[in-house]
Amino acid sequence: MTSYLRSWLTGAPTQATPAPAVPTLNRISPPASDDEADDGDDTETEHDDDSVPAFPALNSAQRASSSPSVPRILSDSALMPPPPVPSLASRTPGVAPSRSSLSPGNSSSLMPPPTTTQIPKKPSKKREKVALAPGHSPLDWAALKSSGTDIRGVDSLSRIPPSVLKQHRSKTDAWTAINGKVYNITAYLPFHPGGERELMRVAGRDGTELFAKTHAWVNADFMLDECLVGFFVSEPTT
Ligand code: HEM
Repeated sequence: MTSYLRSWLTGAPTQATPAPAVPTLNRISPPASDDEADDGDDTETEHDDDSVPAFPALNSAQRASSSPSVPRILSDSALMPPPPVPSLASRTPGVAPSRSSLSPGNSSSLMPPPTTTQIPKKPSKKREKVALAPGHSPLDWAALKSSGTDIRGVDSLSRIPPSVLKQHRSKTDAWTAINGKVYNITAYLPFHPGGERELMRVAGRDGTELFAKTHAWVNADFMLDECLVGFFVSEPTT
């Protein structure tokens, strides 16, 4: 194979020169001028030149006559001036630069708007993560609700004023009012992801405000539908 290639490159007959044990590489130069015939040699040149030739050619007649139909090729700097260099040295990451620190030329620079450079405030109070006892996951609560077990503790719904609600504020008998509905939350206590202690803060009273402040996105209506005992009403006048 090697001898065949060598003979093909040099034009010598295949049989005439026996192949040496170690093949040698011949570096073949590209043709010196365009006049030279292309011999179909696929030898790779040392540098691949992928640059696109200028059109019209740089030495073309069109370009020389600078005819108006041929656009003049502008240099990069003639096309668009470079943006002003931001003064990075005086910048503090995350802090918006004051208007006065911006030079007039910088007012339309690539600087982000000041509103996006504000460091987000951390929530003032950390939400406590509570480890729920085994068998008390949200799924377990859903299963208990749909099991038919009586977690309501009453036979019928009634109108419940604050004085009645107040009587149900122990861990074994806890009611709360949320958005006008009164729920028996006793069974839910060990299932509450925020912990029993937090949930007990609304026992025996209207918990609407605290509930909304803590997690307005939680659907209490759905979570406690099987715990509904009545509707929160104002104290009847005697
Ligand atoms: C009475 C009705 C309540 C229901 C049905 C309820 C339900 C829930 C639910 C479903 C979650 C999980 C929310 C989530 O992961 O995004 C949760 C979390 C929490 N709840 Fe409640 N909640 C109630 C009342 C309260 C009250 C009165 C407090 C305390 C003031 C409270 C404090 C918390 C806290 C701190 C968490 C966060 C737990 C965590 O991030 O893991 N909840 N609650």
